[in-house]
Amino acid sequence: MKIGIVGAGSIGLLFAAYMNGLFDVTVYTRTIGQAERINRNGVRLVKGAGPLTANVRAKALGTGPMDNDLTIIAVKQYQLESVLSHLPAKGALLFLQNGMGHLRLLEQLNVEAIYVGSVEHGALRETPDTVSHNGAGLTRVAVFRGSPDLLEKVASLLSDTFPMKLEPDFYEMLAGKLAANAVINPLTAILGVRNGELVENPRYEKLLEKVFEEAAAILGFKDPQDRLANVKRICRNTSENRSSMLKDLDAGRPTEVDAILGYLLDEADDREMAAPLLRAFYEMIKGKDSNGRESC
Ligand SMILES: NC(=O)C1=CN([C@@H]2O[C@H](COP(=O)(O)OP(=O)(O)OC[C@H]3O[C@@H](n4cnc5c(N)ncnc54)[C@H](OP(=O)(O)O)[C@@H]3O)[C@@H](O)[C@H]2O)C=CC1
Ligand SMILES: CC(C)(CO)C(=O)C(=O)O
Repeated sequence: MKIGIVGAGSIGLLFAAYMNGLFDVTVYTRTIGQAERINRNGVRLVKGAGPLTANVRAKALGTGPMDNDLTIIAVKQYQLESVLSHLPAKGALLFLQNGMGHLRLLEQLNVEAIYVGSVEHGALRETPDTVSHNGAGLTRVAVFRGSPDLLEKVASLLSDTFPMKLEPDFYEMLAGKLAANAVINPLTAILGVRNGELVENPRYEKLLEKVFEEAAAILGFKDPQDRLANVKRICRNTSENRSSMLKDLDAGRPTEVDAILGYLLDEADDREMAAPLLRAFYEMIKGKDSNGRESC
């Protein structure tokens, strides 16, 4: 089965390294230089047992036709618009972005099968061809549109070392991950800590619970205790990881705060709900994001 992966960052390289061998994988990069480097060296995966090299094929996006059974889109939420026009009309698409802001974009796509996923791994691209797997978790996937057949096939072929779990309801699945990112990402980014510290430090844990309460109320969770337990489990599973928001701020890159807290605050506004902690963290992240130069 042919798999395309658009975006050779932390998650794109992680998926490429684990899926290569089981599938015929092509990675689509932003630059020709990165594609040449991957074609020369493969993708180096660094994890507990020592590094492994996967001989993955790479091409720069937009430099030729894409002919894959499944194309996985692993760019940041705010980069999606730059790749949409290059995506094939044939074959299925799987979007792995955090947050829920991208759902309105997916509705406009003229593709038969669209899947969404929620990644509970921690990964960091160390160099253009090397990725560290800092926290092993699970990838949850669900159908957004079309038949689940292909997704079921892919999930069944992936081994226990890189499990993929098919969930029945995409909204419920993404809402669960959104709650996790709404809590873990801004707290770790502002406190400057690893994910694990949020549950290792009792004061941070209390703050995590308060922020979670606001997100859970906006998302209307019927099982908030189970959802909170899941957020804490993600903190423990990715304990050594620095969240993507913390890494983005450190690297001076834009964050996905609009897709995560911005989305929740819009929902809160629509329903006239107060969310003072989420609003405070949103302003703090926006203030650090581009040094607050963006207009309010
Ligand atoms: N990293 C993590 O641990 C986790 C990340 N996620 C989510 O996964 C998604 C991807 O995150 P992550 O991998 O960390 O992000 P990265 O910034 O590491 O990777 C994004 C990649 O997309 C590439 N890209 C951007 N625009 C284009 C384009 N037009 N054409 C081709 N490639 C493009 C970038 O290229 P270039 O480098 O050349 O700019 C970069 O390699 C995000 O939504 C994130 O929230 C979810 C769970 C964990
Ligand atoms: C799973 C987690 C919290 C891993 O850090 C993540 O999604 C992120 O960093 O954006």
